[in-house]
Amino acid sequence: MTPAARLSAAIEVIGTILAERRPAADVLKDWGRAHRFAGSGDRAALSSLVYDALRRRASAAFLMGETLGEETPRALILGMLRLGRGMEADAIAALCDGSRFAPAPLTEAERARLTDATLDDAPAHVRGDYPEWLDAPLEAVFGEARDAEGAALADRAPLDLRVNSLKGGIDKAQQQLEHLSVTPGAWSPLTLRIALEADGKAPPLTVEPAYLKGLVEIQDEGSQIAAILAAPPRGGQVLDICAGGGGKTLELAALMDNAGQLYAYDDDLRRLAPIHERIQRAGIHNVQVRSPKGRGPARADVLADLESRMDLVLVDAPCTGTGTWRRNPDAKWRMRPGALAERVKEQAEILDDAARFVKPGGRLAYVTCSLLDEENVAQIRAFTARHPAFRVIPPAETVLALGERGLALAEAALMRPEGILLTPRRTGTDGFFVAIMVRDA
Ligand SMILES: C[S@@+](CC[C@H](N)C(=O)[O-])C[C@H]1O[C@@H](n2cnc3c(N)ncnc32)[C@H](O)[C@@H]1O
Repeated sequence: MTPAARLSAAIEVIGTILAERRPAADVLKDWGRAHRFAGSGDRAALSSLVYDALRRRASAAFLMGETLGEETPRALILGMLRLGRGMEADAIAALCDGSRFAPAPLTEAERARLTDATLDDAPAHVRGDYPEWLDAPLEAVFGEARDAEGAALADRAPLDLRVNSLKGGIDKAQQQLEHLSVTPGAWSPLTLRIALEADGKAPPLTVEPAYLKGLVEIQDEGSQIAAILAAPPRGGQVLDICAGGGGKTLELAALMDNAGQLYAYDDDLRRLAPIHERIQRAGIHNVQVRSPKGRGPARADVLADLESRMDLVLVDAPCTGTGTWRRNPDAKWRMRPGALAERVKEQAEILDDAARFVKPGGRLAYVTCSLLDEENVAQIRAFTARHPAFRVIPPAETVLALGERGLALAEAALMRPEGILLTPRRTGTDGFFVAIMVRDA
């Protein structure tokens, strides 16, 4: 496919996403099935055009003089080429020349917008490329900086790896992955970062020997920091109660040096499923997976024997995922206020349940990949009000789990009395909130 034909395909795919309100990944998959002649380079270029346009949906529509919600897919692509890829009007016109498979030539109005329009007078939610209804919640967290925080969330995310210290050190991993131009992370001593290729594609890491042998795992540096700040004690008893596919479980196990006992639970058996294979690959021996049994009120309490016994309980809570918009650019436009209210309710219930496992003097770590106060600081305030035996460990102390780098992290992150907020703009990571509480003895 020519670059111009890829643009036409991207306009078609975005049209379907907007008209049918379907996830971008599904529509791209359907397009691939219907266009078997397209090679892997075409598919990668197409998906990066589509995702880049969705990242900048509000600003691209504004630049082209259209209203969000009624915008055309063509405007999103043209606006994105200007704003996201820095292309001048002439270069865009050269692609849109009306020839076979190419988009129609630019109208005079389009050319004028691409040449003269700016975002200077745009409202914050347009400059920050997020849904208008989230303007007030984001203002409550970031104030005047909410547009800049939003803009950083509209960028592409790098691919971060965590070196599994049970299999080797960062030097060994860096050596084995030298051909991928890996660089050390800024905060975690075990992060390696891979910059994306120009088309936004990440190299196929899962075929690398270092990955297959469990020396590295894919995990955003923000997520890695969260587990480090939770500081699982070596030889201790730890419960990871929202373990999902085990991203943080594997890290906690390595931080515990394969000693003590780590219990991994998730109430969704399907999400938990990959954990078994990942534990094997990582060479971990101190994890006991507790799978849920039964449904609804008949569900067995498979964690009952752990009550009041844990040195640390990690609640990596289900959340709106607003901190991961770089990786899920279409999810941000599909998010609805009802979903926020639902997550807040779930989080409170999980925290209340998690509290019973913490032993006197033990700690409760609460983590979300959300930026919103409702899910973060407000959740912690409400929890400590309901459970006076728990108090927050000051975040300035929590960061010391990272040693000297923790002091720099405290400068970069948004420090609130209840916890620490990492964001792409501040820490170059996905957005993560981490609060650590201790149960009075
Ligand atoms: C943010 S994800 C966990 C990600 C995982 N810890 C990781 O690092 O890869 C949140 C998880 O909470 C689980 N969850 C939701 N409600 C739960 C509950 N009441 N008890 C336990 N897990 C729950 C979800 O199934 C989901 O896997």
